[in-house]
Amino acid sequence: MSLDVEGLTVTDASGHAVVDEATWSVAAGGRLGIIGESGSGKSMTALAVMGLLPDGLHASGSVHLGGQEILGLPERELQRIRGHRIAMVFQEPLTALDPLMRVGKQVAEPLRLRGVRKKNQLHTKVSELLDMVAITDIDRVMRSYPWELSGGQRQRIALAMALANEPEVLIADEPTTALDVTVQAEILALLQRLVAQTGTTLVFISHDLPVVSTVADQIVVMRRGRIVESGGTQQILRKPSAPYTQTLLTAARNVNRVRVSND
Ligand SMILES: Nc1ncnc2c1ncn2[C@@H]1O[C@H](COP(=O)(O)OP(=O)(O)OP(=O)(O)O)[C@@H](O)[C@H]1O
Repeated sequence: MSLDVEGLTVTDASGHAVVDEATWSVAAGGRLGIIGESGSGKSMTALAVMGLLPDGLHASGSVHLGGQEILGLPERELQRIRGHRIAMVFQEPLTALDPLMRVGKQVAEPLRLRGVRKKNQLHTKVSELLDMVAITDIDRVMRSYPWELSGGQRQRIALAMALANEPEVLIADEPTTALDVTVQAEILALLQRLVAQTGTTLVFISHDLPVVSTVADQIVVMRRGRIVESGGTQQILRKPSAPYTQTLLTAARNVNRVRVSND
């Protein structure tokens, strides 16, 4: 499913544009990365696309999901679209998980809403989802509360819940930022494998250029609410045109974490 954002502007109560005329497109099955420093408008872009902006912020412009305008749809229709057609995972999975509900029941919830009611069917499907996100001790994890799990396991659970509805588009907002480097690499590899397997369109948000460049085939660079550059990942890594992108790239090269392929 394609996602086309055109002239997306998010204004705060004082009329200041925290996202200013953002335009980008990701084709069905494509992987778009949005990069920029803290406060550049990445999360507000994602929340505007989802119809989940905090109170006091207002979006205008256009967001087409598979050709259908979804910006400004009534909440009831948005609820049907969220989860089913477009899902989101966040930096801190605890925000998406209910602290008082065992993991197995939580992962089952979206399935129940889709009409899977039989207990053994739910159990099988939840086990399959946890297996899909490479949870090994499935029975223990199903019986656990979110706080009993590690950060990496929680992010796997959040991913399983997002994927339970087989969304056509997945928006991942800094999904690995809170994790240590080894776990971060595991979750990134998992995310890449899952979107490749399912053909899900991915929008991946991060302040970390090396991370974005491993996941995305196209990159949008944001600064202070505006897009300063966009294009193919390799093209941007080889020949960044905006001074800001050059700064990001130099910083990443200095810690030797960005590789440009020569093909
Ligand atoms: N609830 C809110 N009400 C008004 N303005 C907000 C609100 N939340 C964020 N903002 C403003 O919107 C701007 C963009 O924030 P946003 O969270 O999109 O940035 P970001 O690029 O995702 O940064 P980070 O990586 O720190 O999350 C910021 O200047 C911020 O002050």
